[in-house]
Amino acid sequence: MKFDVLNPYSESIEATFTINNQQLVEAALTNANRYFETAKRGSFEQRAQQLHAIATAFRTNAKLLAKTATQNMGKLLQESLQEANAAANIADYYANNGPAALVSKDYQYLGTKRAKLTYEATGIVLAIEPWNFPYTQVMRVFAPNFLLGNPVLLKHAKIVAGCATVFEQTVWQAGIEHGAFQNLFVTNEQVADIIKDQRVQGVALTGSTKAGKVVASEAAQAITKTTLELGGNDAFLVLPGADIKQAAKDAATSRLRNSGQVCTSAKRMIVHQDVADEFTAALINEFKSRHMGDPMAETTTLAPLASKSIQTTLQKQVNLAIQHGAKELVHGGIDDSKAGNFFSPVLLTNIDEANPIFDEELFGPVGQLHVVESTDAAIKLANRSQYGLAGAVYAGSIEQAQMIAKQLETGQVFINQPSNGYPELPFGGVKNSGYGREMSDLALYEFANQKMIALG
Ligand SMILES: NC(=O)c1ccc[n+]([C@@H]2O[C@H](COP(=O)([O-])OP(=O)(O)OC[C@H]3O[C@@H](n4cnc5c(N)ncnc54)[C@H](O)[C@@H]3O)[C@@H](O)[C@H]2O)c1
Ligand SMILES: O=CCCC(=O)O
Repeated sequence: MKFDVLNPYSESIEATFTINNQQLVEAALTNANRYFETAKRGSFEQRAQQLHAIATAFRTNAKLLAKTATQNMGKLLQESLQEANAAANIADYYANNGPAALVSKDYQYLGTKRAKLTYEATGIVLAIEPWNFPYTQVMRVFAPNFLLGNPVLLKHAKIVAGCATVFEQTVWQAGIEHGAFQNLFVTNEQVADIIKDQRVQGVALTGSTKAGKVVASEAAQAITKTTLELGGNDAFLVLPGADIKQAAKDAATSRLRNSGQVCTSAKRMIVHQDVADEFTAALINEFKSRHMGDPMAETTTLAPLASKSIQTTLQKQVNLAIQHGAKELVHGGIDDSKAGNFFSPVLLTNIDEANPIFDEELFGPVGQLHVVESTDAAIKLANRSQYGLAGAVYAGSIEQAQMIAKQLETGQVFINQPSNGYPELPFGGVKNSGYGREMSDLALYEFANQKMIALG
């Protein structure tokens, strides 16, 4: 079975790929398991050196990686280049910090007896990844698991099949045993069979809540651990005392980067009435200032969406919101006279709880603006969501912002700055945004065997 990758700007076929047959899938599982057995005799320090080599290979191949991402899913070339380098930084972070985080811990029992807790590999980890950050999403799972000794099999989104191939080539180019990382082009049914295989001991999924529910229940049948990094409807709170111009600039950057296709972007701007006029005017200006065009060109500031179906779904959501009383502060959407999956920014307001899109994730350059009469109302509205991924609080004092951050039902809060992923910081959510943590030391423990050895 073959499938095409379409260029979101030119709409032409970029490349054609073939779904792997069962023999290839079995060969990949066998290779990965062989790597798992040999890695048990290796050390974290040796693999840290290999991770540095992987980081170097990503920097060397940055232009190829970037071009492929832009051709596959449409993001601006400069964003693609940043992402290739960010993937290298994640590999370096685990090379530099992983071995210390995996040092065994001492315990005492029965008074004077000693025991220790060691961190060991558990087996193959299947990474099921989305198209929006085709390299960093994969590296977030691969780097900590590689350090631990867990082989990783990648099942990427079809849209970015080219990126999956270049990622694999780049890892292998660094001289890494092929069993440590292999890309598979497989259907959802094949994924279900892979999850059943007892050699697979972990499944890390980043994607929609819908996919998370299916994959987590498949993994539950095999008693296989999962981490789920799912959707978000992040709130961006703006309160009196904050730098309002900066807040508006950051809100727009957060909402529109990667053409709005970011799980943790500021999707709901919740603004105190005392600063609403100033914030709204500045935000409208920001939304109107983006320039759509060829994502390869330096002058373009808003790229096409990754696929036709994402574009159509988003327009349907905007139309539905308007039918149910939402008002457009910035009018945009699909321009049928233009080729490519373009969608000009839309800023919506007057969205009440009865509106069907009130708590839907809008995965594209569409913002929601809510004006509230108090800080408590802002917190309450922020928490009225099925999601709990990240959020931002802009306030006059750090103490006030921290008090608000403590009350937000999310896995991450950023104070006076837009949300972002950093290798050093834990990344993940609560509620329907999933569970488990990527990045930081925490990612190292997700699929580790935390083995207790009683020394007597
Ligand atoms: N929390 C995070 O870290 C994070 C990061 C990026 C994207 N996301 C979320 O991802 C979504 C957008 O990405 P998407 O459209 O690619 O999501 P998606 O759920 O459609 O697909 C994600 C991945 O899961 C696979 N998949 C989907 N259903 C599956 C099934 N039944 N069995 C096996 N595999 C399956 C897809 O092929 C793809 O590889 C948004 O909701 C976004 O918020 C979350
Ligand atoms: O889409 C999710 C990833 C966001 C990020 O890496 O900043």
